[in-house]
Amino acid sequence: MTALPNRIVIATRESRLALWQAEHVRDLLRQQYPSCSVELLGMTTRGDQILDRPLAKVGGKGLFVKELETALLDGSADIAVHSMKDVPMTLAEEFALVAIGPRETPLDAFVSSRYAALDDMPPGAVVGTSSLRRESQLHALYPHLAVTSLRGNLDTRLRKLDAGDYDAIILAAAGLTRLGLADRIRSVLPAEISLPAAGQGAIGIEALAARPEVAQWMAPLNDAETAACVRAERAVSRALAGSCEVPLGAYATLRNDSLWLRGLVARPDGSRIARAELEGRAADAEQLGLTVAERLRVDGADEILAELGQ
Ligand SMILES: NCc1[nH]cc(CCC(=O)O)c1CC(=O)O
Repeated sequence: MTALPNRIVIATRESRLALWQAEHVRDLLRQQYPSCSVELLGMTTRGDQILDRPLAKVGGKGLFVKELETALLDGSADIAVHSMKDVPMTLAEEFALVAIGPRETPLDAFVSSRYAALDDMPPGAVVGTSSLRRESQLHALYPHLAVTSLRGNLDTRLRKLDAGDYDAIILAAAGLTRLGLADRIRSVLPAEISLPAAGQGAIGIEALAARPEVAQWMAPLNDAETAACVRAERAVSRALAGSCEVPLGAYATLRNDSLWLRGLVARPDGSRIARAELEGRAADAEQLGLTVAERLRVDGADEILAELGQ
């Protein structure tokens, strides 16, 4: 049996959302291991520093995890806490995802002081979003709206909205809810309107693969149902070389033991969207993801990805 931990250091980014999530994991670990000292190590990542360009143009998701992984390697931290959405689909072999916590609302949210919903927006109204996935789905269903880029952490994005730079913005409902800002959500976008990103709304814990004791310490924080859904979603994304650079959505839900997985790959301008879905056993999550990816390819994802220069 693995000895109980004496001390756990959590590497985290320093945005308000990242800190909330790391503090949440810290509090759960303190409850789980009352005699253990659990502390945060805050770090700034390149993803937090580069704010003037869309993520897709500066190297994607890896930007948010590299510095945290360095802290794991040099021993200054034992675990790193991430939004699963920001974790690259393939980790270097030194690292492992050791727990995925219960999911908050996985859907996207419509935030505006002028309009209650996308359907209320007049032609030419400006919607801000930082993701090609949201942008392409908006173009497809609301071609009369103007979609423009929006970067920065949650507070920055809300400030830009309040300054009048946009008529509305689209954000993950989970981040707003965690920060106590759920009252800013005017409407939640159903998956049929905006299929979420793989892992959206879930918190993941990463550790060194060479420290299995850390994985055992984290096991009580794992939520098996969320983990199965996120595994299926990430398999879709991985099979299609998914990252922020590709407009790709993947969303799984569980009913009893049955996992329903939906995926899409879109042309950034929304003029073409490949879709696929499948229902199967939760135990086959990875395989379901691979099959949905295969069906997406048949439905046109291959051509879209080729256009994107993948
Ligand atoms: N890419 C940034 C990011 N990473 C995770 C979240 C929200 C929280 C989550 O999905 O768990 C956000 C903000 C957003 O997309 O609005």
